[in-house]
Amino acid sequence: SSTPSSKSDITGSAVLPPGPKPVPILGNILDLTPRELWLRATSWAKVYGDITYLHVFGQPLVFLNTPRIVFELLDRRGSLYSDKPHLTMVNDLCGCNDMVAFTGSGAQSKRQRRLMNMALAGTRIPTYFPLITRETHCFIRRLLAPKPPTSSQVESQKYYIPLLRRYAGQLTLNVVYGYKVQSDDDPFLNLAEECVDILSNEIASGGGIWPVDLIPQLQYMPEWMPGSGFLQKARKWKAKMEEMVDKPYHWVKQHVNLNAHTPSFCSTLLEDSDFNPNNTSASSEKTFLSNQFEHDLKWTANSMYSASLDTTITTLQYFFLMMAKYPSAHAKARTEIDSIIPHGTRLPTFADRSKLPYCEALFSEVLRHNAGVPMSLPHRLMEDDVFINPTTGKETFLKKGSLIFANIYNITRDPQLWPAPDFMPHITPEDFYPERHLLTPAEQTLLSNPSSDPEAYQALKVRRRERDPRTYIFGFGRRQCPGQNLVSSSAWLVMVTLLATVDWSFADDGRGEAGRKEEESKVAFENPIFRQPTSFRLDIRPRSEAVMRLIGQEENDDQD
Ligand code: HEM
Repeated sequence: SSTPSSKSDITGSAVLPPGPKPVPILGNILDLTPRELWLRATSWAKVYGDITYLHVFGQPLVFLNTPRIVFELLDRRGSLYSDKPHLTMVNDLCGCNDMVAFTGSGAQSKRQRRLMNMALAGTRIPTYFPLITRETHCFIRRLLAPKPPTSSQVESQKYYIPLLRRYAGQLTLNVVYGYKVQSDDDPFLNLAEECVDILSNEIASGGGIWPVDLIPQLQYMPEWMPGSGFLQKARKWKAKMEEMVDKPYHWVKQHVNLNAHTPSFCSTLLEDSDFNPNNTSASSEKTFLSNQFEHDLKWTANSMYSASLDTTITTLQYFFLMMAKYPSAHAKARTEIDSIIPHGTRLPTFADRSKLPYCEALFSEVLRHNAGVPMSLPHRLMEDDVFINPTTGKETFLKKGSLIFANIYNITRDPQLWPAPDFMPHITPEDFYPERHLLTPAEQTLLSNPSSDPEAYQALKVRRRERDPRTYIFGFGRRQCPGQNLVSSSAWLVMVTLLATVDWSFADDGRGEAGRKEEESKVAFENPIFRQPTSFRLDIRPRSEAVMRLIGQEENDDQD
């Protein structure tokens, strides 16, 4: 039910954006859901347009639904819209205040972003190509290896999920700490899994707002009082978070001190006197004092590690899902790869990338169809703001302290951004259709010869950027995802190598198509933050003996 902004909402002539009708005191609490909130937010977008307004106990929640409004507010007005909410439960009681995604706007956030840029800027990524390549091959070798004899049929059909977890964790543990994972049961991997699970399934369950966030005095209630269970939980979770921050960091520090380290984000910064004020080239022994630098470094390292896990896993798991659903897209991509790399001769490399346009389109479609963090992460508005709502044309007011969600999911389903091609008018943004990202022959000609029509060339460049899902799925403004360059390379290589070497389909329990359809129908999205499919069973097979030989050739890289 649409409510035009009421009189009491009006500040000067500016009105609050429209949104579903709240009830007294509670506000819109009954409109929210921890499950696939993005679907509900997208149905609101259809009614209210560019921007939707709700409140819960007076806390304003704002959903930005279209590119024009996210760019206007989160990008152009980034100085106002880059803060993070300070929530008593997650920031204070659970000790996550210094995790990058929870750090308020200001000096600390700037220092952290500068450090992350050292490791993750686009220009750094090619230095990781050998590591990414090795990890990709290790992942596929494990995927095709006989499953542990103790595992049941069901477990072994879901075994690719712990392997994906291991791949994603191992890659960033290496980049960030120079740490090599030793087994699926690695202590640092397990710790991260536990913490990410606590963050997304426990702390963020129910939308991430706890009663203590609304009434901070509750944190001082005695622990014998009924209703104080959250305090014990928070204490336990905080201890786990600190363990995850400290343990890998101490490990790398110890190895740097012994000069027994592999170069990594942490070791580079510990050794770099421009960054580490405690490290002078004159000192023979490296001593690292506990100070702001060290504090920033260990929390930033941890933030990169923890933020990379479920995002990467979600993306790759979705890729497995889509290829099981659309085997013809898999076949098409494979034909393209085979035309560049004759089957059985070698594995794909980054040097092949520009010659594989269909694979690139397929990758883009996986990212568009499943923006892994579909409501992005909330920003907090730092001052009252007034702007014109593009839908209503009215001067619109947002109050300082509002929580701002970019509705990425709605953007990825926008028919104007991703229209049906002329020759396939029935295609909608809901369809998984990689071809939508391919250039037409005329566009290809223009791109290879810009001077033939400079104006049209500029327009094409703008259109390509507008229709590139990477423009949206990594968030906006000053808090945009710092890991996007890494994952845009690492996930691409995993996908093309899988396409070239592995066959998979939904497990059919010997029942053929009916069994596969049943397995597919069980897939759901339950995580409140990531659009991560629930685990589904796959039958996974190597493409050929030749593939096994190629994958096996690098056995020495894997020190299991
Ligand atoms: C496909 C994979 C990924 C997706 C879809 C994704 C998406 C996002 C999104 C939507 C945000 C919120 C941005 C905002 O607040 O506007 C974010 C933040 C962040 N991401 Fe990613 N991400 C991915 C992979 C990674 C990786 C691999 C890393 C690290 C290596 C990483 C590190 C971070 C960090 C540290 C933040 C917090 C930034 C801040 O608040 O300043 N992400 N990501």
